[in-house]
Amino acid sequence: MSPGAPAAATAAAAATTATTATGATGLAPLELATLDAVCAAAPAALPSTDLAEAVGVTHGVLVDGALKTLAAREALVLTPVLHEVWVLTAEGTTYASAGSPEAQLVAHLATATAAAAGGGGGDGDGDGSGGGCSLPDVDAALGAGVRKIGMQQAMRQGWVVMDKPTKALRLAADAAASPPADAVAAALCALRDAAADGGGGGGAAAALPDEGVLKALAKRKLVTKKATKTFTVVGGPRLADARRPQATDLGRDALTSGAWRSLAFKPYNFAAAGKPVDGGHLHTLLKVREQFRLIFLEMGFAEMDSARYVESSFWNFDALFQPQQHPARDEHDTFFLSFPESSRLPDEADYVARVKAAHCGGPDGAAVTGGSRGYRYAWSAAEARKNILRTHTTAVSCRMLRRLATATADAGGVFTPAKMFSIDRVFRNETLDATHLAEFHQIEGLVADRGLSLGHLKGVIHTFFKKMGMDRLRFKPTHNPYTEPSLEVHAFHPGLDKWVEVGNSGMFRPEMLLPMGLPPDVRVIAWGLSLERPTMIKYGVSNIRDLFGHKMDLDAIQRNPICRITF
Ligand SMILES: N[C@@H](Cc1ccccc1)C(=O)O
Repeated sequence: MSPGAPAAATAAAAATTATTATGATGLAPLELATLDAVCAAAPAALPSTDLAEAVGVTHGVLVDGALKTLAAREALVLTPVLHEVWVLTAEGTTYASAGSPEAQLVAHLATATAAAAGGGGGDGDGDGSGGGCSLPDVDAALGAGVRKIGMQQAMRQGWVVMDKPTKALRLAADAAASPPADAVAAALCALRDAAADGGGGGGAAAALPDEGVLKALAKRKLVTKKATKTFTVVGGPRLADARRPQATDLGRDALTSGAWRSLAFKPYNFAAAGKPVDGGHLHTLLKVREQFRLIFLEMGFAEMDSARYVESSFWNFDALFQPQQHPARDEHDTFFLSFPESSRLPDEADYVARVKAAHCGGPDGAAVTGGSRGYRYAWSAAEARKNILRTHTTAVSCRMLRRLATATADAGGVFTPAKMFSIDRVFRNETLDATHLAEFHQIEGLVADRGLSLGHLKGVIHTFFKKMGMDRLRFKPTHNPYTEPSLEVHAFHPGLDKWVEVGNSGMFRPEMLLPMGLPPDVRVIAWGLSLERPTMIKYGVSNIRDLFGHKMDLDAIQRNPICRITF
């Protein structure tokens, strides 16, 4: 029976590419041949074993190469049929071709006896008087394994006898007279040939051994039962559509042209596992930023709104009492914007006037702000209006402190202490090298309260850095235009076995705070550090370009673990 005979030839010819090549229909040749065979047999259901034979491939190739996809397209409906079939074990396979051990032993003894007799030997009376073959001789010829099993089986059958005193083996009289048939090998061959025939019993293969024989062979571990799954195959609801290309998307063209009316859509496969999603990897700097953020939050600091990269020179420098001639305000250090080139000064004219007075000092060098005589130069509003990319997040702190002063005034002079932080991007017109980029991130914290001293500043910095595992700190005097005193923070790094600079800090100057309108006895302590430096130390990055920017290795972002920032 071969319902798909014409297609079978095609499929067999295309055997190697049958399961991959696709034509205009989107179907492989094997799938087309399978459809032909199913249609030819319709309405009868076909066992998949018959179908495999019809299209000329093995059952496994048919299932994986055609039946699964056609069933997914609903062109076929497959009903699984579970069977247990007898198959040869490795040992059984050997005996099917070499003969059973007992038959091998009989054959060996027959030849050996004939050779030894040389015409006159062999009394043939079965009384053990003949010479026979010694066990080592048989072992040498057949192997000890085959000899042992063969001896056991052949003696049970009465084909071979052993001469007790000499332990020599020889054929029994009957077996010597007419060699017994090897029923075991015959049964094994029959089973092997039936299996090779696809189990369909289609060809001229020998009849399957009966169950009793198979069980006996199973006891000798020559055959075993194997569970297999075949299918009963019938046409499915989309059999008629199966040869048409399947649309997977309903696009604009199909909708406007009206083609959607006749499209055959591929059914959804809700059981598909789907592509693994790849996303949600935090950049190394963002992981470390999160750790710093947690430290600030644990210490009761509130996050400042720092979402402003473009800042006016006023907030970045002037309000911080940084003189207009300061080298940091040079275009070699700061990025100036060409458009829009400048901003309006704050609408608070009196605040701007006080900032100006702090820079200029009073007439004839008189002190104005808290006894300070300023820098004594002609302060330019135009210079203060110039737009720049902010060079430090202290510009953010500055705006927040002015807001705190305004809130204090609004509250009738009642000042509320504040602890604030920001972690955000800043820009400097640096010469780029392994440790400098033109943009980086700053971490900044401040505390505003009455009665704060340098002791508080050092204390809060100790607490902050201790949370990162840095408890050996040293302070070194330094200069910032907006703080007095100013302290660099150095920490001992056990991994690097040296002191490293980890931050800058200070108490904001009265020339900055008084113009804002903060009560004169309010002190503000503050400190800042870069986000990149601890990140590079933590992740062992020696070139900053490997950490940030277009040369960053994206895979590294996915591989990097979440690390706690401890030194
Ligand atoms: N703005 C300083 C850091 C700092 C912040 C606050 C007080 C003192 C110093 C810097 O850029 O390095």
